[in-house]
Amino acid sequence: MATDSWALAVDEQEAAVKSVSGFISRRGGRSRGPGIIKTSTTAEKTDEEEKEDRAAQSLLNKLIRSNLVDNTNQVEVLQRDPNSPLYSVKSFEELRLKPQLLQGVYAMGFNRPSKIQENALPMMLAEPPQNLIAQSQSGTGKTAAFVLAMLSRVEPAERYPQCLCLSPTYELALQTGKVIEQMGKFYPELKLAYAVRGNKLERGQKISEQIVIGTPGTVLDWCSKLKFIDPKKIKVFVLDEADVMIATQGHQDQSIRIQRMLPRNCQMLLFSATFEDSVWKFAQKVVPDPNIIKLKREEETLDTIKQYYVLCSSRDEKFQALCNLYGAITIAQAMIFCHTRKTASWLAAELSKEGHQVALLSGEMMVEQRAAVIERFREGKEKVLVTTNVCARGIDVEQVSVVINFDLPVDKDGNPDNETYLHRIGRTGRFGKRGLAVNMVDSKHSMNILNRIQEHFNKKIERLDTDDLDEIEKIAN
Ligand SMILES: Nc1ncnc2c1ncn2[C@@H]1O[C@H](COP(=O)(O)OP(=O)(O)OP(=O)(O)O)[C@@H](O)[C@H]1O
Repeated sequence: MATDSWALAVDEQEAAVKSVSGFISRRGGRSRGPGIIKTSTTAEKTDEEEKEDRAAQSLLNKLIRSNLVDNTNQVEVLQRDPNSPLYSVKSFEELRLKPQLLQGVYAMGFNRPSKIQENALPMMLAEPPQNLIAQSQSGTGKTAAFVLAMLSRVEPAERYPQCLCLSPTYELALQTGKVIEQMGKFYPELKLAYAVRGNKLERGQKISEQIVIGTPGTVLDWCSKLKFIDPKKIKVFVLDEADVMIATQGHQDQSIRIQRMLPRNCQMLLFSATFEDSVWKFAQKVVPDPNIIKLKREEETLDTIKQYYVLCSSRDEKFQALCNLYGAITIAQAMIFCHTRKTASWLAAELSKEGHQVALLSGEMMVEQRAAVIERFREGKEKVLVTTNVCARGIDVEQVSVVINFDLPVDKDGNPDNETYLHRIGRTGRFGKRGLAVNMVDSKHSMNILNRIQEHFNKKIERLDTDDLDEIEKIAN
């Protein structure tokens, strides 16, 4: 029975969720139970109204990623001292890491440094220590790079905090802590303290852990009010996920106040996945005399994408058109974008009733639930993923070659959101595989949006008749 298959899909999604590690705090969780259950209050929100949660996106990417993001981008290096020769390494041995650390690196399965690591590590490990601001997209190996830097400088025999790392959230701090623990596991005497809310220590205590990782508020308290840490003894200060950091009220000031307490010769390192102006300004405030490494991002283009639109007169007609197309689009993996959570849930349920196995990614799910859904989709367990734009933003699922805009992307004023359109269906040169985009149009208004998108990119979007089987066959090939 159709409803059974939907229920089954729900059960499967829930089971997948349960299998995801449970170490992440549920404090402040946004979930209202299993992923697809919704309440009317939140379901009415448009995706534009959903708060973009950068920290959640970042965590999601970390949870679902098990390897480096393939990257052919150019690295741009700006050296503080242009007279010193550019130095990059192609192997971890060239870095002359301590043997325990090299063991740690190999135990993690790393064979050679990633592109950002090739350039950043020699700078970070140089004597005297140099400051660094580094930007490269998520998944390119930044965390591993600064963890190696901290572990190289720390003196495990000394029992006081020497390296301090700031993360924007509790969950991200835990993730980075895990990497420190894994990479440093051949230093038995090395200990790590988590300066996060809820980790209560007795007043007057001094901590003996050599590395402290935490969120800005708690770290500030530990350094100033509570004096658990002597900031004057810190040798390496890392500010991770600077772009996420500054998106949170208060974090910027707290980070700057912490930085001001550190000694002048403390090595300052800042990492960010993006480099908009605000991040850059912040970076310059907390990292004096920096070396700078940037990864150039490849441009996305619509050149290799076949774009179509389907003319309908209602939501139900759009659904019907989608069903007609279903066989053609599921030759590959497809993502279907809706404007609201409500539409996304409705569509996933309707497709399911038709007997199609689809996954739903919705903003109401907890981060771990979303990670589980994406992972299943990535593994090809579901071929179709229905989602809203906010929810899918920042998630790269490279194998998707069919995108259906069940609703066209618009900004909060109802104008075409060209950037989102490009981001949804565009391809970088690297993934220059052919792709297919189908836009559902159901009113004069949406036709107008489509025309404006067409004009903006100066690329023709062809009409597709979904009642014509020959035409459908054509697009699938
Ligand atoms: N040299 C390497 N060789 C193989 N795998 C690596 C290497 N460096 C990092 N990785 C792995 O690649 C993945 C991404 O690395 P990492 O988390 O350091 O990226 P990141 O740039 O810090 O991402 P984010 O911006 O999300 O924090 C991780 O699973 C990590 O274990």
